[in-house]
Amino acid sequence: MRTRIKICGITRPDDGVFAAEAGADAIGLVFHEASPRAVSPHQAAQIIAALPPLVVAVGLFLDAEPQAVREILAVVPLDVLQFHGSEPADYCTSFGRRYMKSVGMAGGDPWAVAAAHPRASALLLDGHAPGAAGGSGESFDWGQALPDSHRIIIAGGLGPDNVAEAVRKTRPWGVDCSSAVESAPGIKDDHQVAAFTEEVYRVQRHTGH
Ligand SMILES: O=C(O)c1ccccc1NCC(=O)[C@H](O)[C@H](O)COP(=O)(O)O
Repeated sequence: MRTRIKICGITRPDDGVFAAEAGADAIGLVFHEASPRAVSPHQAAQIIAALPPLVVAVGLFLDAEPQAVREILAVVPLDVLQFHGSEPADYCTSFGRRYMKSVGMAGGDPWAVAAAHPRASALLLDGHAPGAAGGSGESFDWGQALPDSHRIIIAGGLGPDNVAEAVRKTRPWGVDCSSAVESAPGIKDDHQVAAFTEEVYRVQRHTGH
């Protein structure tokens, strides 16, 4: 099985295209206004329009009002939604899109989140505290047991220097990174993005995962 790659917190069309051409399967667009990586619906639509086909656009939300999510979906062709707050399953499924539920592993319980979200397409395990914003650059203990009921995406503090270790220890379905491949919040560094994707493909060649 191949480890899927998501590069999160894209704010510029060129960064999205670069990530895709470097081998990312998905890019993340943050719609949490307080984030330094927040994009407007117009920006997000421009980023998606520039992407090559077969690359997934993921929209990130943190306890957003349902109407705000619907207004964004009306103008931004997001493929998948990623929820970072305490959104219940009924809320997450109400938008008629596939979704991923984030788990803040600094105190959060991935087993409880898995049980509460049986229809989530994946769980994204992130290093931050439950309810806190992502993109914190904090990782968690990759040695701990993880639920096997869902596809698992490892996030939080991943970069070119440590993603191989995270993949070897957790054998995830996917990996996600943001702040370690930036030159400034929201500004992706091409060299770091390429180093990250190359490292994931390298560990795959060595381990088959
Ligand atoms: O990036 C943000 O600022 C953000 C704000 C609110 C909710 C989620 C947010 N980001 C999520 C991500 O970028 C990733 O899914 C994940 O947290 C990895 O981030 P990092 O630790 O920086 O690699």
